[in-house]
Amino acid sequence: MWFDPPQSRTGSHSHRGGEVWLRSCTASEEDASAPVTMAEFTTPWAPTAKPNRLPAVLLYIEGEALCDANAVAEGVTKMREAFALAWELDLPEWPGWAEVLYHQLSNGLVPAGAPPPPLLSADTSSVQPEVASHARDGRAWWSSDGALAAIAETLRCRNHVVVDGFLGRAGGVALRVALERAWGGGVLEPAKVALPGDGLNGQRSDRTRSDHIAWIDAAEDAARWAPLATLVDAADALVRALRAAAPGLARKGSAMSRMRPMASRYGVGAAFARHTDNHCSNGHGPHCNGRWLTAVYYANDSWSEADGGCLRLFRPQGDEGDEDEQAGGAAAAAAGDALLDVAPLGDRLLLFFSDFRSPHEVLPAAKPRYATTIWYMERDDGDD
Ligand SMILES: O=C(O)CCC(=O)C(=O)O
Ligand SMILES: [Fe+2]
Repeated sequence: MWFDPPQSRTGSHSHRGGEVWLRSCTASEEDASAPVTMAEFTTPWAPTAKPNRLPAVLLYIEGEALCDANAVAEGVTKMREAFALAWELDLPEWPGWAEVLYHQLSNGLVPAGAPPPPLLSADTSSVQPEVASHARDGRAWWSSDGALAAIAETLRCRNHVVVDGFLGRAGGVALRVALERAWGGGVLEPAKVALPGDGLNGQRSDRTRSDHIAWIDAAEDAARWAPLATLVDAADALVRALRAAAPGLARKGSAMSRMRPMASRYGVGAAFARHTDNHCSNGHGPHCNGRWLTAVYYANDSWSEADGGCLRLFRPQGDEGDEDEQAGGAAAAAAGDALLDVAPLGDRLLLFFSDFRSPHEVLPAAKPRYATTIWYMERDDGDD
């Protein structure tokens, strides 16, 4: 064996899923905008993202085997590639994840497929107990001070939060009817995929997304879109109240605006591959599109697990890792990077940060799935 045997590399590190970043929830408000880091490394580099770990250790083992077979130059090249993917492999002390993977892979064991993430269905009490304790049937339950504080804190800690019973059942049903009519009237068109930095322009790519959408100006047909106007007003009110209750959620001094709402329909089998809504780090980067918060409202009655179409949230990815993020989706999913499956339940509003903190995908729908998405933007100058 060309390198030190791994038994000398047993470290005290423990990377166990989300524990590390969730622990940052106890951090003070000032830390809220800091990039997510795993504190056990005291190096200038962020720990290797999960999607890169398995390929890195595989390359390392390949390199080792080549060196053992006297193809040293080739072996060293492989190992360098491995170090480039996971810098920690170049240390005398490997982190725990490398140790485990090394043993599994060198014994011919491929790590088992990751178990599915928890499913957030109607009962949200185990996933977001603070918010669940405020949820009531009733008008705008989310606007009380206590509820706003819980929603803001959950968003800050987890990068996403679910607000069930957002409009009330009647509001959800009315929007569903309007969306179905729009679909029947041919208003929704196949969605296009925009390249980072290319705004709303783009090309159709079924491999990436196969939903139908329309950007709606509710004022253009006020009678038809009254339920949508109700949703937008309520979402604006919630977002404004959250910013007032927890200014640290947004960049200091930034102003808020929003895009026209986007109505969407996922037909049977339609999906949207893993992506982030803004390729951006803390408001910076060549591909920033200004999106700060994504608000998705679901208008689906009688959803059951067999209906599919969950929105799968993944753990935060390295900032400006957009290219990796696009390419690494499948590997990341296989590496157990998924955090939560949010069922697209009727009258549910899901909020998440639009940038690298919330990679997500829409799993294939088994029956038509309707939603409306509103993006809130932040910019550093101007007024609300
Ligand atoms: O409909 C959803 O659940 C989310 C859709 C989405 O990710 C998007 O349109 O960017
Ligand atoms: Fe998205």
